[in-house]
Amino acid sequence: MAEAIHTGVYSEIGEIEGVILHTPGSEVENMTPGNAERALYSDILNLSVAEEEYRQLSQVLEKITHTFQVKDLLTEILNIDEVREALVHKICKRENAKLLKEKLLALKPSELARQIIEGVPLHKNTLTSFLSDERNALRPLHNFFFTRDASMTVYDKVLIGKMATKVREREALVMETIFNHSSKLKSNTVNPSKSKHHKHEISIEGGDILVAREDILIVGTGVRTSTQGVDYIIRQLQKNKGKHSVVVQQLPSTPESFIHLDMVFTLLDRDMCMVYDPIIMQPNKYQTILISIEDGHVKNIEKQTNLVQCLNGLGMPLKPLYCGGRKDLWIQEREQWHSGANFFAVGPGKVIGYDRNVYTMEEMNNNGFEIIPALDVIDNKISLNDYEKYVITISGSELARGGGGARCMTMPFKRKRVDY
Ligand SMILES: NC(=[NH2+])NCCC[C@H](N)C(=O)O
Repeated sequence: MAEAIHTGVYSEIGEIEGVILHTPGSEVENMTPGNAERALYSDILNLSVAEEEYRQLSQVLEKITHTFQVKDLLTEILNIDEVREALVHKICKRENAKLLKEKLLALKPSELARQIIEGVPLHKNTLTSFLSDERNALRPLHNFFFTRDASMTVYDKVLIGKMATKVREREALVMETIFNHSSKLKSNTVNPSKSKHHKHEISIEGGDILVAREDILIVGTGVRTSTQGVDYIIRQLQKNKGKHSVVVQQLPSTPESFIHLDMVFTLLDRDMCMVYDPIIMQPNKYQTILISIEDGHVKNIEKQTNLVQCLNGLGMPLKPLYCGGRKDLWIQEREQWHSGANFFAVGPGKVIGYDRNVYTMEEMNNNGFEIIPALDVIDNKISLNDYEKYVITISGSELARGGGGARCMTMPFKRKRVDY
């Protein structure tokens, strides 16, 4: 058996050494226009198109790094009797489905994994269930292909998400169980659900957490990550010796394309970042706050001009590239809406993003990034080693309707350290 991989992520851009993915299944179609919002989607998706698009992402990543699928990791641990018992028990208890327990436990691990992800149909054997619009005894995990959010590798720990909405809670439980039991990964998990303070007010989702450098963490706060969630993270960092900076960026609550920080800001290279100008650079009411931690104490909390200037002050000078280009606010808005700012770095200056955001791509190209279509990589038409700086472009007309891009769809668990 291959040895377990020790997880560790110390930057957003270090060369990628492992990533967790989830290929979308029937759970992304199992909704109607009327209840798509409850599933946290802005539109309904077509699975066959989404699958094709997703394949571009997964096949590119398979060429570049070690990839694991959630369903495979889950199936593996469901073979362990105690793990299966405990997970099914927790799910059924939390989701008011105790009657399902015996049936689920009788399933073979791969089928159980599938049902945990895709949901379990409601048996219409009572008048109440017959008359109800609800179709599921266990709801499908519509958003699981955004593996970024339910768990996050932050330095030497894996932080378990404390999801802001109930529809995503099971994802975090599954990821915690995977990280605690998989024979393929070795990691220490930290779970904010066990916090002694403000347990109910804490919410933390991975789209808001960016590991900028070994000593700098950037955190977005808004509808998904609460201020109590940020305070929880600060308390964790206070356990370490030395200096650490946490840069907090407030986010608007609407529209839904601003749910996470990674929808308006991502890191691209040692010296470049992608910004959505109106929120990140322009003067506005959403504050940037720097929290300095030293040897276990919060030494200082102060307001900053903006995120880019703050990072500059911390010795991380970054040139901002503009989502949607520099000229037209409407184009910026349109491309941000379709996850134009949401890049996933596979190494410094090597990123993946949606091809549909053409003005953003032009901006990248003007700043030295070669634009490489995913299919050219998959079909071996080009060799990535020939390029210093690139953006691999994937199709994303359906995927983007789910509300996220390449960064949201990837959960890196190991990266090489960056030399600056
Ligand atoms: N890291 C991200 N930006 N993830 C996007 C998640 C989108 C998903 N529909 C949700 O609302 O939860």
